[in-house]
Amino acid sequence: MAETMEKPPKVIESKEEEEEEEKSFEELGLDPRLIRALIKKGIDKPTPIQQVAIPLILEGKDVVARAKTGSGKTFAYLLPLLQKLFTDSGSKNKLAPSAFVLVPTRELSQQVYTEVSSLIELCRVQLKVVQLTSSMTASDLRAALVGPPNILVCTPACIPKCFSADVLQSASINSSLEILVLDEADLLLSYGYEDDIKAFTAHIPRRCQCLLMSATSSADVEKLKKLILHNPFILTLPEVGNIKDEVIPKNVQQFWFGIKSAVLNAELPQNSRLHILEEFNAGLFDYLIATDDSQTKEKEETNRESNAERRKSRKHAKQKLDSEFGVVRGIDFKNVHTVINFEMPESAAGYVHRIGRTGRAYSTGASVSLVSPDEMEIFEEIKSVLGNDENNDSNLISPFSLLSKNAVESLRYRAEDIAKSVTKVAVKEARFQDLKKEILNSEKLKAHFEVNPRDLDLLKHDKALSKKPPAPHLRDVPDYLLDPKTQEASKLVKLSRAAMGNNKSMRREGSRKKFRKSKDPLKTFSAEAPKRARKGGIKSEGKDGDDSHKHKKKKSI
Ligand SMILES: Nc1ncnc2c1ncn2[C@@H]1O[C@H](COP(=O)(O)OP(=O)(O)OP(=O)(O)O)[C@@H](O)[C@H]1O
Repeated sequence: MAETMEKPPKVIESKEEEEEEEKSFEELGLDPRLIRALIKKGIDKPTPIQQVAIPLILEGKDVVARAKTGSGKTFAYLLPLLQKLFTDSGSKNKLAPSAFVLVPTRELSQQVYTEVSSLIELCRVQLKVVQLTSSMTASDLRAALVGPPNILVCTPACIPKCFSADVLQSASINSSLEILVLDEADLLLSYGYEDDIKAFTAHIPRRCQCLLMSATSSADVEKLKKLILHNPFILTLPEVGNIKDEVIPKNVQQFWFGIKSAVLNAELPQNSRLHILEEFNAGLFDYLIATDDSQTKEKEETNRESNAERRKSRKHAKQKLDSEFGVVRGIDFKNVHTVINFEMPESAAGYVHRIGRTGRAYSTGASVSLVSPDEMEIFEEIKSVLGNDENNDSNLISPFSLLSKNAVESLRYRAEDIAKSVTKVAVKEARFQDLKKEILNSEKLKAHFEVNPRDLDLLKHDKALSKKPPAPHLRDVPDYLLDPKTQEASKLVKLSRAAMGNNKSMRREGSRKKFRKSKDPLKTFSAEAPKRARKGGIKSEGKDGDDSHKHKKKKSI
């Protein structure tokens, strides 16, 4: 550590880039071998942070460098670090590496290691760099540190492992360590390395030069600065000071896309699901991402049938489907252009239900199934159940020529990046947000119900929790248990039923089953629905489609 006395920090605020007097690498005092290596890499002039940091580091100063992402901080410390090691005369007698570069992630460790190795190779100097990972065994660590190497790159978690494996000792570090770099310092503490770093500070010799590189100025950086550095030079590049300027380079154009979408899943309260459907059908958003919780039921059902039986009669299979139920099944989505099976359904029945959300009534639609190799079996089964009837185009599942292998390949990395961020915690948080939002929405619906009691009626026909009839004493709610609002709502429901002609006597006369089905909002949701007599099957549901929406933009599920 350069100086142990508490003195006010020496702050260098770099001026605006255009006012900056540009210096060359030669003028910064960089070794010609390094300059030649940089030229081979296509780098001929230093970035602003390099211009300020390189001379200070060469002079042996402790430095805190805060510069935005992509500003060249890695070379800002690596170039002077290597140059100092070129002339490190006592390196032969060392028992531990002369330089430690601590980074928050294994990926970053690999990146820094690659960069150092390449510079060493291009400079043709006898320096050795090693990279450690915390998954290495004691013998791996020992083999890596034999020599010892000049530079060690790792996460802070590797250091205590080296101590416990006795491949690094306090005395060896004390006699050898010349330069310590904390790269991406703003992340080191948030990645949980505080204890490792604190434990390590006890072994850092006083003479050791400490460098702290960071893209942001956070409380964590301040903490580390106090822990490791004494009276350092603080380099703050222009525009560093708030999150906006710290992380976003000026040369990045930023855009946003308004893809109107919503999520529908069985976890949402029934009124929220209805609300979402209502908005989708009214064309408020273009994409609906829905889970298919009918899968388990379908699986149970299909397991009961033998494959042979199912294949014997497709008609029979379809009749079976009609008695099934799920969140996706039966809902009358409007104007759906495409159904995308991101994961294949677990049965042919599920497939038919899903793709039945499009092509309703006389409208046309398409379905695209993304079939992974382990879904080929069910895909073949679906094809076999549907039959490859060449006279009936709708039963043919064709290869989708628009989705070429090249098109998929070009999006692979992007998709993988996104997939990485879909962690359990992220999903949990998103669900929580959804629920919270929808509960608020349902609060908004209160006023709507007062004006539209019919909608309240629809809501009352929620998915039945159990087919078992309620115990007789639970059939009616005694008056003393009803709060005034419930009583008021109940009156409204009765009145609206009477107005629609859907009272008890009618139900007794007509088909009870049919009435229930037509009112079941999960099976046929429509904000304006009640008069339509619906039939049970997928085809007949389609014929009932509401043509008044035909002019609307088509959407995807
Ligand atoms: N003087 C230079 N001229 C041109 N390119 C450079 C120069 N210095 C570094 N680069 C290149 O700029 C890119 C960004 O550098 P670097 O990774 O060091 O940025 P950083 O400031 O550490 O960013 P982050 O905070 O995101 O890690 C790298 O590809 C590096 O090779």
